Amino acid sequence: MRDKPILVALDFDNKHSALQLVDKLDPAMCRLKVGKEMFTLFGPELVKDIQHRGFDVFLDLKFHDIPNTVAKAVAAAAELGVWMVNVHASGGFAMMEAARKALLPYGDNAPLLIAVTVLTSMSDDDLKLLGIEVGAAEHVKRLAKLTRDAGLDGVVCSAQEAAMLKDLCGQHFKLITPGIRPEGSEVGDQHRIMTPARALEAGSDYLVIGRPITKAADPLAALTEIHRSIQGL
Ligand SMILES: O=c1ccn([C@@H]2O[C@H](COP(=O)(O)O)[C@@H](O)[C@H]2O)c(=O)[nH]1
Repeated sequence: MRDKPILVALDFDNKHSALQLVDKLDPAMCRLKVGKEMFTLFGPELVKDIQHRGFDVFLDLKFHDIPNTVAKAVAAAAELGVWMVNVHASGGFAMMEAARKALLPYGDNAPLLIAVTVLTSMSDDDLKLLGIEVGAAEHVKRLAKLTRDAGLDGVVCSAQEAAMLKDLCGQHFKLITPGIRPEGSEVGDQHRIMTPARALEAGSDYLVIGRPITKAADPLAALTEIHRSIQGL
């Protein structure tokens, strides 16, 4: 049976507004993602406030540093009891391996450890400007292979790459896909997008959804509608 696939991205500059939304949500329906904005503003206390309300937290801080620093940072995330934590795959094999080893003492209580491949806001042209001469899909493939070889649990990618990565890395390798846009919602700064239902059909395990829910006139109704659209998939 499929695990709860919806991860709501809580990107707010106001803790009260964020917790007002959280209090309307049901932990049986979704998990919550805390990213750079809210963690920088409100720190570990915010994560604890959310956990006390019964939600699993994906700490999306995308660590990218020397291996020793990243290893210490993911261990700190494990101490916080988060459900999932991430690093950037472009930090390299040694960095990802150090992160994985830092979680070994936590055994079954370790968070899932995943790596960001190519941000879903980026296009082939953006990669060219970085001197990367292959397209996004090809670069995602390289970084996903490196992540799998370093022993991590999965990657952040676009749902557009999900089918390819399930073939390449295996069914158990988790695919976490932001850039999810229900039909008719604003694309914003995302580039490689897909609807919730198509993303699950393509092989995504978890859908990261922020603004289509948090900026909706009725966020609970938006989440409920997305939930309905993926029932049975
Ligand atoms: O490649 C990536 C990695 C992370 N994100 C994060 O996901 C959410 C998406 O929010 P939307 O409002 O649904 O666009 C956001 O917190 C990003 O930091 C991503 O979009 N792409």
